[in-house]
Amino acid sequence: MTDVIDGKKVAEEVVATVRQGAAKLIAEVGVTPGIAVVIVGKDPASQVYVNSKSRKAKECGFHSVQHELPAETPEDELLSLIGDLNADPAIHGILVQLPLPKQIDSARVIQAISPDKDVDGFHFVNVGKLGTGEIASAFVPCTPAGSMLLVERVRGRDLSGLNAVVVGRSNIVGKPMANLLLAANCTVTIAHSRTHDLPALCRTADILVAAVGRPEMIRGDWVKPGATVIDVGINRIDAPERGEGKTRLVGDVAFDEAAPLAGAITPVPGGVGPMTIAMLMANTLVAACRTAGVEPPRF
Ligand SMILES: NC(=O)C1=CN([C@@H]2O[C@H](COP(=O)(O)OP(=O)(O)OC[C@H]3O[C@@H](n4cnc5c(N)ncnc54)[C@H](OP(=O)(O)O)[C@@H]3O)[C@@H](O)[C@H]2O)C=CC1
Ligand SMILES: Nc1nc(=O)c2c([nH]1)NC[C@@H]1CN(c3ccc(C(=O)N[C@@H](CCC(=O)O)C(=O)O)cc3)C=[N+]21
Repeated sequence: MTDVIDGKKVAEEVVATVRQGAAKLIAEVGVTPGIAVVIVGKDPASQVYVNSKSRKAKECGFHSVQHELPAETPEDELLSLIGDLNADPAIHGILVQLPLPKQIDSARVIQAISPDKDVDGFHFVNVGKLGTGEIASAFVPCTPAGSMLLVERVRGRDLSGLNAVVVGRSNIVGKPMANLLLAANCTVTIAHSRTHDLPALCRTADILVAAVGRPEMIRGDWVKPGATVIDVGINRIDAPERGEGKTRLVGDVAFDEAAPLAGAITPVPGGVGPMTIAMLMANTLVAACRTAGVEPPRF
């Protein structure tokens, strides 16, 4: 039987550990983990994620602030807010929701966040640490970190001898995911839009990670029997069968085709998405523990 990996349940376990860790930090050293989420503009999908991040932060017992700036906010103003948050001792983690409006250079904004508060793991310092194997002191991007926890649930922590294929090479998902799989001793291939014969490459994968942003692009017959399939894609598509104007979420994998072949597979929704938010909470707790000189829990 195919194992449909319950990301919501694993995420709840992570959040429970975070909540306990936060309570201990508050009780023992009087430090409350603090997170600031910044959103520029009113993209409805972004707003949903940002609200659920703030809700989870409260659930973890964190101090949580949300900054909603108008879409036309100039870059200097955002940089100045980041400067204030960097200097604020009550804030341990800063997340600036991406993408940003076009007048703002996101690379500049990301590099302006203090690496010690970069709970998204996008700053060069954290990217460099992940790339050189200094994972214990890095912040690892939340989506790949959460995806790895799901892989570990199925395959264990040491993935020696397994072939991994990551489809997608973004800085946010594909590249850090490939680095984590490499650190766990997989033989890793990163595929992208210029890759030749993607179906054949995918069929070599014991662990197949889809982070493309194309609804149901990865078909059933691309999946090696028994493979672990991690579907990172979140695509909202029209669902006229549910009524006029209705939509639904699908991944980058054609779930119904792939599930019978896969050994284990993540659904969308309820797979990687909830893990991303849980790992953001985990990274924020770790940030707070580091500033307080307390050993953080292991995830
Ligand atoms: N679950 C979660 O928490 C999160 C989900 N996501 C979702 O994950 C998906 C990927 O996100 P992200 O990495 O930011 O996306 P990007 O658009 O930044 O990257 C997409 C990657 O897919 C590759 N690609 C595009 N088309 C093809 C194709 N036909 N064949 C092979 N490769 C292709 C691109 O290749 P090239 O580089 O050559 O252009 C690129 O490397 C999206 O659906 C996004 O919504 C993202 C973040 C968090
Ligand atoms: N700086 C930054 N960091 C991010 O981590 C970041 C970002 N910007 N921009 C946007 C993407 C996307 N992302 C998601 C998080 C949770 C779900 C999630 O919880 N999804 C639910 C469904 C939610 C729904 O119904 O819409 C699920 O898959 O079950 C999805 C997507 C984080 N991102």
